[in-house]
Amino acid sequence: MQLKLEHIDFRYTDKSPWILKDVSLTIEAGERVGIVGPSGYGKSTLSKIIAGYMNPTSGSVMIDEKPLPKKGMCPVQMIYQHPEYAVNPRWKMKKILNECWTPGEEVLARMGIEKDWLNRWPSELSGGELQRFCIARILSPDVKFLLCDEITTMLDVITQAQIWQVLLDTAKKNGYGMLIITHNMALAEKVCTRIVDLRDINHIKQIDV
Ligand SMILES: Nc1ncnc2c1ncn2[C@@H]1O[C@H](COP(=O)(O)OP(=O)(O)OP(=O)(O)O)[C@@H](O)[C@H]1O
Repeated sequence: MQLKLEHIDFRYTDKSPWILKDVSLTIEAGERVGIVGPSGYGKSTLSKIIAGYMNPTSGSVMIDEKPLPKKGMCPVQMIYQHPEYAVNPRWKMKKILNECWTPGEEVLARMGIEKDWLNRWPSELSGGELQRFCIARILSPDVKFLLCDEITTMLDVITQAQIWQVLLDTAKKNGYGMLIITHNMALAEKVCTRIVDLRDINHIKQIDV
């Protein structure tokens, strides 16, 4: 399975500067590609386009030569930096967790999710606790590519390591391809099979900005 970005151009409005120009990138199943680059350079914008949350101004995102499906569970799933924006505040955690599939007890235990949290509202959990749910709920065998945008920045080092271990084990078991956005080079070097600097694949020229 292959996720392929071809000649992506993007700007937020007709009058705003180009953020992405002629960006092409291919991620194979089982690969873990780190995307690095300066703050404000377009990493999150690119991941939102790949996940299908925003359309590129031109260019395409294809999975095995086909556009991403518009209905049903998308095989490309994104985990955000800010879990509070990724959950429905009117749903209890149990419903949020089981929306797309039912993670097993083992996953919940390894993610450090306590049973008592399942009956709480999102506002009754810390950012780090909420993030564990956001990760556990998408570790489905139906997912093919996972986009991780600074997903453990809000966690302490021990919890970060615990969560990355679960993610990597599940990615290997299910054959996920991954795109990992991070400013943490030590993390990127540890978990990625390949690191791409966005400046090397984004063909923005001074005249475009
Ligand atoms: N909704 C938006 N409307 C207009 N401009 C935006 C919007 N979101 C982001 N931008 C701009 O697009 C550019 C790229 O932002 P983006 O969040 O993709 O960068 P990033 O590389 O992920 O940054 P960071 O490493 O700081 O998270 C920035 O100049 C930002 O100000």
